[in-house]
Amino acid sequence: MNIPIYLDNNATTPMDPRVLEAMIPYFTTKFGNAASRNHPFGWVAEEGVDYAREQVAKLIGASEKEIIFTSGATESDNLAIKGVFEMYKEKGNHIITTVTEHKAVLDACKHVEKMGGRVTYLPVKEDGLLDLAVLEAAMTPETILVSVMYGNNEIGVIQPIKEISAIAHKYGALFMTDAVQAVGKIPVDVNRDGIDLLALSAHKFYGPKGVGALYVRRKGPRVKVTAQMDGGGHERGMRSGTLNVPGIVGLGKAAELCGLEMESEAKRLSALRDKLQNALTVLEESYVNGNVEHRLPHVANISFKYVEGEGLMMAMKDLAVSSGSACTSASLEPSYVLKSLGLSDDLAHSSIRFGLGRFTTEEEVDYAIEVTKTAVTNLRNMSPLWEMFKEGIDLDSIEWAEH
Ligand SMILES: Cc1ncc(COP(=O)(O)O)c(C=O)c1O
Ligand code: FES
Repeated sequence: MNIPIYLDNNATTPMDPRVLEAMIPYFTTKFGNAASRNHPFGWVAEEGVDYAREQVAKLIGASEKEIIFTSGATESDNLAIKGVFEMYKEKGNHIITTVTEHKAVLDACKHVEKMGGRVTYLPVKEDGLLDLAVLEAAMTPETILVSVMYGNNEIGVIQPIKEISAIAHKYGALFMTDAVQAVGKIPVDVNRDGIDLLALSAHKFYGPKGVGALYVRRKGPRVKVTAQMDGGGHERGMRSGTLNVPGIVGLGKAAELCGLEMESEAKRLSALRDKLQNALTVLEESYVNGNVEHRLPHVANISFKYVEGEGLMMAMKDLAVSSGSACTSASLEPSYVLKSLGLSDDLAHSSIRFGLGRFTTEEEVDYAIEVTKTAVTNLRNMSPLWEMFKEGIDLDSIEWAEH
């Protein structure tokens, strides 16, 4: 089997060799438990963790005391949402989020509902952006938390985080953001953006899998979350469990590298992404999903109308990409994100997410353009719907027979 070209960097990224190099000693010689206070093995591990805490904090403009290490963003999202609900439920029981959030947020919110909370799932506009007036209208005196993602994992749309946090604060609520796809790709600053809690994950920015962090604000206001993992009282009592020292060191190194390289990398990737997008939207009846101005630099999600989804994925086997179709998702549903923008099931099926990354080359992008163009053109040549469309028949007005 040919190894396909990897253009699925929103799902995960390959680890940077420099990150691996930083981690290795913490598996072998520096193997201590960071909580062992009475011998140098523990101190050395703790030093590694402390340094990583600074590196992560620096990337998001936080102080190191505000970083809680976790097993990844799914845990961070759960800790933030359930933890805030439990901590502040005397104050109010209402949480606001959006329909395009990651399942880690949506399902944590469903859990809160089972615990007696009330959650409002706001719609988004056709371009994927949240309407600020709609948010403001949903705020109530009982609202304790607004949770809106920074950049969307499927379409890359960047929400107006500063404006959203200002509205949350105006009504006395905390603001949390799942910034998994944004951190390390675009400048994120918890103070500039008014963020009280933020989830991030190492494997989305060239670090190891299974490690992440939750930023929890300490000043103005001091935010608290109820621990979801009880035990030895690690991480200021908010997340017990022996720290994954090599993973945390890797997370720190990955954060540092992104801080150094993000600006030039964002320019390089957005130029490559635009090249890909421009070449593919030359094809008739192809549409870019989501707002193209407020978008992560490395993502393009494109729908090809009158192309059958399964066929498209089959014909693109040389590219590792994601699609909006049911067969590439664990839930067996077409993308709820694309559907919430108003796309039909059919169009969601024939949508492809291209996610470029640090190791993507121009040659790979050129190849991806060729493969996709050929696949779309060939499938359309075989498609009776395409033929009808070309003959000028209005397909939306046809009433298809039910079987
Ligand atoms: C927006 C978003 N939130 C949360 C997650 C979950 O992160 P993790 O894989 O670290 O649990 C992902 C990754 O799929 C994501 O894209
Ligand atoms: S493309 Fe596989 S279910 Fe639609």
